[in-house]
Amino acid sequence: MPVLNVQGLRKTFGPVTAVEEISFAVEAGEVFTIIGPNGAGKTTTLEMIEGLLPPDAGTITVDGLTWAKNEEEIKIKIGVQPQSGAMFDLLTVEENLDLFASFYPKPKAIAEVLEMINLTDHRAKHVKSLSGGQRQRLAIGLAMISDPQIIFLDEPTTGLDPQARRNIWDIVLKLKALGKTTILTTHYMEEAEKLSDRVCIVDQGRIVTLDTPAALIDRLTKERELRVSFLDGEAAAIEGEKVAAQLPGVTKTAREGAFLQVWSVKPEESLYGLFGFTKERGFRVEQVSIRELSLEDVFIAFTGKEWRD
Ligand SMILES: Nc1ncnc2c1ncn2[C@@H]1O[C@H](COP(=O)(O)OP(=O)(O)OP(=O)(O)O)[C@@H](O)[C@H]1O
Repeated sequence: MPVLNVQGLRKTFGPVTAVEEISFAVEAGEVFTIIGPNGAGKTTTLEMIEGLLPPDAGTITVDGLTWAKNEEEIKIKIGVQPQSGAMFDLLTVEENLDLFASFYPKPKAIAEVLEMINLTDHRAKHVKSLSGGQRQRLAIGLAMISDPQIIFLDEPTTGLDPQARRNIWDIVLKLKALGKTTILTTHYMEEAEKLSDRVCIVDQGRIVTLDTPAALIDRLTKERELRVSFLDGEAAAIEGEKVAAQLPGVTKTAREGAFLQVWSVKPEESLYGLFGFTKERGFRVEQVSIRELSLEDVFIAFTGKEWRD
């Protein structure tokens, strides 16, 4: 049985349809990520699942329970990262955790949470003096204080520098190692790709696609882009382009100076063909790479929109 089952969710605000039709099921232990452009309906979806916003239509079950019948039980099973404003700035990290722990019958040990979020050394610091990344880690700590089965993280890394983002990724991976289920939204493709078991792309209140990151990338196309730069300059690249265009599997070529791009559905074979040519002609190659598709390419293909952070 899925730990979270969402079927036919819909929510309108006056004339605005924030969520048109959203259905998915999440298995225990998964990191499930919702990505989509601004206004796609991600936060509205999460808020309905978290019991903060009543849906206009659709059903939500958490471990088989519903908000209508089992509100108190669901509240123990889920952990929601509080908005920054919900933390007490004048209390220390530890005092905030203590306070939130007092709301639950069987909270997790504070020392354990501090270790998980890597704030043991900062436990006595006031929240107002924490860095952005430390605040976000505390917010995740507050979400896990009830030792919930499912943790909701709505854009936990937005606005953080790359190192601070990686620190948050470490926490998500630790939660996964503990068997917890994480529902994540993010604006960063790299993050979705690294952390998620499955990703759903939401646009205009609907799921446009849902699968593992690898399957999404694979489903999109088998074509890969080869990049070759020639040490012998433009003349070598011009010849290289002519040869590449005739190779089996090659669908397109482009060249700028000594830099050649070749798109191929048989990338390895095309590369051997190109190396055969450079060897025969005695041309030296400066750099060769095969560009893998990223989730960003998938996003653009499915939504027709450019990705922006
Ligand atoms: N309380 C509200 N009243 C009116 N409109 C709302 C309300 N909440 C959300 N909306 C609208 O619903 C749509 C979906 O918003 P939502 O916040 O769910 O999107 P999102 O995918 O989370 O976007 P972002 O990435 O910008 O956070 C938007 O058009 C938004 O303006």
